[in-house]
Amino acid sequence: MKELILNSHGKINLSLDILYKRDDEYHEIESIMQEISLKDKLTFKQQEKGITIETNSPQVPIDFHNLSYKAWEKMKLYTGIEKGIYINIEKTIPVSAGLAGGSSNAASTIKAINHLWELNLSQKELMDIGKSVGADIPFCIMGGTAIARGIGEKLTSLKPFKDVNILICNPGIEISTAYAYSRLNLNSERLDTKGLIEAIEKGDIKEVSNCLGNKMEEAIIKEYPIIETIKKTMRENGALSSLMSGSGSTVFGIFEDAQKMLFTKEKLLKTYPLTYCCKTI
Ligand SMILES: C[C@](O)(CO)[C@H](O)COP(=O)(O)OP(=O)(O)OC[C@H]1O[C@@H](n2ccc(N)nc2=O)[C@H](O)[C@@H]1O
Ligand SMILES: Nc1ncnc2c1ncn2[C@@H]1O[C@H](COP(=O)(O)OP(=O)(O)OP(=O)(O)O)[C@@H](O)[C@H]1O
Repeated sequence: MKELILNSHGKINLSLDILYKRDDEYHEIESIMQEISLKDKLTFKQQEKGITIETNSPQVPIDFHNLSYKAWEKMKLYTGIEKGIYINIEKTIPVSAGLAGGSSNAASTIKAINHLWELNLSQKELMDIGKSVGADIPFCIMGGTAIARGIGEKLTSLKPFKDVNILICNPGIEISTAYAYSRLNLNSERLDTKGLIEAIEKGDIKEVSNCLGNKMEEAIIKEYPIIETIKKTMRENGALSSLMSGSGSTVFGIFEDAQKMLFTKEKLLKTYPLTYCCKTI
């Protein structure tokens, strides 16, 4: 039986603008999404029938609630093929953290099934199947740096913003995405997404840092002020800027100076075990 090992990377939202609530209850967004090197390791094996999920994380469901399970079901539905799969999820990306960890695992599952079942589906087909499981999954299939519109599925690649030092700190608070969307203030000003794209095109890390923004942040920080405390710690220790990623509760900081990032990591680790240095990829 064939086996495949895939790295399943997280994402951060360099910007997350939310425009309005649609009739289908989803929100129209404009977000610059960035793949990061923080990753889970997924091992896939062919199996006769059914799905078996194993994981080292007690927070990750191993039944139909797992996004990889849903991805497998959608792949069967799309292709009409009734084959099984074994998946081992070695989790590092914090769960319910705004880093698309589950979405990324589902994206890897879709890619792995395409390979193991020798389906030869196009990237567009894989992204369409991904969208039917969750809004962040098409980006996780595509990766890199991209602007996402619609509910997050309309993607345009941007100039790569690679090898930038990113410090990730999760305070251990799980925030559901639906809850974060329900707390929004939709009347606030639009973010400067155009400015951010120009800064990315120039590869100007300082200007990128000046243009970061997340419409979900204010309401979530009101409930969890610890997020502001972490943002401040990062800035006071050399981050060019810091922001909550997606629906939270993870905070990321952009560092030009790798030494300052390492120092800040050690400082934050004393209180927050889920603190990691990584890079944009
Ligand atoms: C916050 C972000 O991570 C930013 O990248 C995404 O918008 C969330 O994407 P996701 O976790 O893949 O979201 P889904 O699993 O598709 O949806 C979970 C819930 O979030 C809300 N949701 C999600 C995406 C979106 N554009 N509008 C929404 O209102 C809906 O209530 C939905 O029921
Ligand atoms: N493979 C998986 N890994 C992590 N969580 C999963 C997985 N499958 C299902 N889940 C469930 O999905 C929910 C969200 O998990 P996830 O870690 O993807 O959140 P997130 O990082 O906030 O995602 P996003 O940024 O896409 O909103 C959790 O309730 C978790 O139990």
